[in-house]
Amino acid sequence: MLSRARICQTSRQSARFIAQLSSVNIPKQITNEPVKPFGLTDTKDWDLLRASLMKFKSSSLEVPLVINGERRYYNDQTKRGFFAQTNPAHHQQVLATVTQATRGDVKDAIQAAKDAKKKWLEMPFYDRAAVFLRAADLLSTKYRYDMLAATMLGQGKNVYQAEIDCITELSDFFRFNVKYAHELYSQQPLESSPGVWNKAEYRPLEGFVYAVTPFNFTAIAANLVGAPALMGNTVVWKPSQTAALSNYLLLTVLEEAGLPKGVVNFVPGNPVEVTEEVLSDKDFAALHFTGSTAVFKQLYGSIQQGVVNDVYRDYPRIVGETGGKNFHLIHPSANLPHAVLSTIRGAFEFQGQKCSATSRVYIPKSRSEEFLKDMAGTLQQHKITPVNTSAGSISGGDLHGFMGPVIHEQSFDKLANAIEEAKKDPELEIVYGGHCDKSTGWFIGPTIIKTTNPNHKFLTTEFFGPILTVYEYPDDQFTQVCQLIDKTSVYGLTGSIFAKDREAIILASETLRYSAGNFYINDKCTGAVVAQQWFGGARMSGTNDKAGSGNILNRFVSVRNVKENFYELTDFKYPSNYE
Ligand SMILES: NC(=O)c1ccc[n+]([C@@H]2O[C@H](COP(=O)([O-])OP(=O)(O)OC[C@H]3O[C@@H](n4cnc5c(N)ncnc54)[C@H](O)[C@@H]3O)[C@@H](O)[C@H]2O)c1
Ligand SMILES: N[C@@H](CCC=O)C(=O)O
Repeated sequence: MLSRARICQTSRQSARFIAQLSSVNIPKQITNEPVKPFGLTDTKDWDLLRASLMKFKSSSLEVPLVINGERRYYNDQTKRGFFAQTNPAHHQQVLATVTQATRGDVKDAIQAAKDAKKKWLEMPFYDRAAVFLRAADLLSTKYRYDMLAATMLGQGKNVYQAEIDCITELSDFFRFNVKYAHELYSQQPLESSPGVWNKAEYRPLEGFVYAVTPFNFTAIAANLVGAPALMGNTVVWKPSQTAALSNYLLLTVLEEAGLPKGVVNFVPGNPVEVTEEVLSDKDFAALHFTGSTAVFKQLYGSIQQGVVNDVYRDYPRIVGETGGKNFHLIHPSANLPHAVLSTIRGAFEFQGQKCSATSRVYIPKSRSEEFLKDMAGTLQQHKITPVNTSAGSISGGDLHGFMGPVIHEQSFDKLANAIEEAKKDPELEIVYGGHCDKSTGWFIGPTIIKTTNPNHKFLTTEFFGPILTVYEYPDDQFTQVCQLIDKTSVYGLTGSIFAKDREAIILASETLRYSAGNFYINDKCTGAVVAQQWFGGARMSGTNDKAGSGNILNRFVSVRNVKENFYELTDFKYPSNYE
């Protein structure tokens, strides 16, 4: 432990050290983290993963609140309750008891974020950056298997889906954000007239940032918290109840990487209560949200009302990415086997619980029968049943399943009801699947539904599960079907065109310009990679600030322009003011 005198000495030394640096280069090796394949021969990886899965399955953990680095538990003589986070593949198995913040805890978290602000914003960029670079390295090495296990068990992912989320995408966000921040800071006024020096100072926002994070991607939670924090902001973080285990592990890794106390304050709890406390604070400076459109709209409205009622000092920044009703448009010229396999992945991997998941397909009449037969045949042939889930068991072949459970009972019931509704609706026909089983976990089988109504609710509503709706269009009405897709849904997140015909690709790309913030040509509409496909959609899908790009960082700074003048005036008049 360093003594107070020693700390002062150390900080004086570090100030002298800083004074010698005008700028630093960031590490050169910032590139996408490779995905570990977990193939048949990768026995060492499987063994390490099994050990981590076993660890999390064999004991229920306690997830505390973390306020100014201090742990607060539900059973420490207070009135705090807890939420039992269960394994969605085995709903009787409690993975973690998650402490629920009281209103008082939220107030403390806000205060902690305010108190930590000055030191954090004054910390040099490369020190803040080092925390995130170190965290990315810890996650992709020492904590890789624990993080995979926490995400697989808690959020119902198979190993591949967990790997591309909580390891690769997460490390990519932390590392590329450092690169983007470095680039942003180096953007400076292009001109300084003789005798003048102009500078742009990228101040963090005045106040604190509120991060409200979804269950489905540990990486998204990391970015919602990490992006503002990297830019010198302090954060109050309300995680999703059903992702609390992996999210808490993430916070502990950030702490091990050197994140100072109070920079991120973790307050799982009743979302309405936590949010009410946060949005009534004068220093609330920004919302960084990912989740459903309905919740985002509500928060957007509350913040606007707060502005009207003079609650805040600033106009809070509102950054939100929300739902989608993402399409695969298949042209008569498409390579059909490729479109089939891409659609199976897009619609059914991670049980369709990606905001980007394919949930509507437009297929020309001439190729519809072949498409549906191939879809069903492939699903059948590879036994893509939802019961044999990787998250369900850690023994034997069960780890190798393609699909797992949906997240919770509420989601199961919503999807099962939609399938029941489809069975009764004369405009809908279930052409594959429709199986639901909640006896041990929340399992919904991959389901394909055909509709005759181009405006059917199944083509407009986000179900957030493995339900795919297909509409057949006449081959000679490709232009009209592009217009139809554009108008059918309120969302604008992702979409794909499958075609060999270049003119068809151009027509689709132009007609669907605003229908998708991420538009794919001959690829599935999921799986954006940080720094490669900048992610986000407009319309009711969000503010489209593009996670995975440098754009998002702009939303968490408030630029100050500094002009310094080296000359002194000798007269107030200009040359044209002669008498
Ligand atoms: N566009 C994207 O980048 C993106 C990425 C992932 C998920 N999503 C969307 O997220 C949704 C699925 O995630 P989810 O089920 O976690 O979403 P959700 O909206 O239920 O929850 C998201 C977060 O909001 C909180 N929340 C819920 N109700 C609230 C309220 N009344 N006030 C304040 N906070 C509240 C939750 O506790 C959670 O932390 C889908 O709609 C999906 O499309 C979008
Ligand atoms: N970035 C992910 C989507 C995350 C949404 O849930 C993808 O592109 O599939």
